Amino acid sequence: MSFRYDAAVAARDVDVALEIERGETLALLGPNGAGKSTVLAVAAGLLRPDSARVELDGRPLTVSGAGRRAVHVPPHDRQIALLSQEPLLFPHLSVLDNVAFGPRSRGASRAAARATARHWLAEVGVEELADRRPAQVSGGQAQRAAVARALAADPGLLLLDEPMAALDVAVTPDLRRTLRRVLADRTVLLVTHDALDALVLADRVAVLEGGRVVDHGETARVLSQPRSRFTAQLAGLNMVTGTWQDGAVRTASGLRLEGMPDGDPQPGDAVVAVFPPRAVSVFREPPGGSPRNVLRVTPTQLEPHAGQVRVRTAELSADITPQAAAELDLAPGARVCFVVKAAEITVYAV
Ligand SMILES: Nc1ncnc2c1ncn2[C@@H]1O[C@H](COP(=O)(O)OP(=O)(O)OP(=O)(O)O)[C@@H](O)[C@H]1O
Repeated sequence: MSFRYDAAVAARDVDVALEIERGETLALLGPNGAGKSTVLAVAAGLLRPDSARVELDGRPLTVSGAGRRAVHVPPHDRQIALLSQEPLLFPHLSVLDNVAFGPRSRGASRAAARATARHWLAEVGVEELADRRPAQVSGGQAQRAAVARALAADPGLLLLDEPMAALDVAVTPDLRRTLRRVLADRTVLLVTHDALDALVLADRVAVLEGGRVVDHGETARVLSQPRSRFTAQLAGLNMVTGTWQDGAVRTASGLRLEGMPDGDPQPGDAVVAVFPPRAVSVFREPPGGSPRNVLRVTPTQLEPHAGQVRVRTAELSADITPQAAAELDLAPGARVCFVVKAAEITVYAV
């Protein structure tokens, strides 16, 4: 379903308009206090804004403000599911019955609700835990069960509030991949601090600062050419798109980049190689020795960045020390080599 959101909460100085098309994932990025949770709370029907028009597939969910006939659909009747940082499973129910709870409360028979629950537990890879209590599973498994519970409710819009934030970093890549698969054709609003979540999961990104949208657009553009200070700090990531061939990323211009795949890309898959500017070394000539990823580039701009010099080309950035910049006698327009170790490059399917 498509989602239209335009709401102001005066007491919090949050005034945001967003649109999410059917089947699209929008990531909402922003620093602490930017207003992300406020947007989620209004969307979920947990907070009443002063002035608003919020619609799911044309159905008004929240309408308020001068001259408007007020509408407030209660949270359980919005066709919206919210997945929080914590799984929030009912401790006294089995994992299966936690997931069956949504369909059951919408009138499904016990058998039908359990069948739906089994389906979604299998989809997120924890069907064997169906009979356990939440206290008997790990944090990552409980969060998978919470994803299954959200999907079993068949929501028209799924709200994800930092779904990986409370988990051990060791389990996040796996859950991120699962989310990527199960969210593919859904309408999703994802709140995250993590540029990789946005990169892997979102079609578009909106950046909030001080309660306002300060940047929005396609994920790759917002993350690679950030227009807000927050995204520049958070992201500014280098991203090189291509296809996966012979264990490396092959770009349209014929470049070959070796990196560490996140997941199991197949030959011919569209992929993106991601690496931070600090992982790039800059040379005048290609260095000899061990085979490394060498990109011949022409810097367009040199600028101070967090005590380093950020060397920008049209598409890529490198952070080097001021001494290195001086020794290389770098100047915009002079060709140089960007060199990146394979271990510093992560390759994602896109
Ligand atoms: N319950 C509340 N009552 C009053 N003001 C609040 C409340 N919760 C948040 N605020 C204020 O509203 C503004 C937006 O906060 P919000 O929690 O939506 O930001 P956020 O982007 O979700 O931050 P975080 O990343 O820290 O969760 C902030 O100025 C905050 O201080």
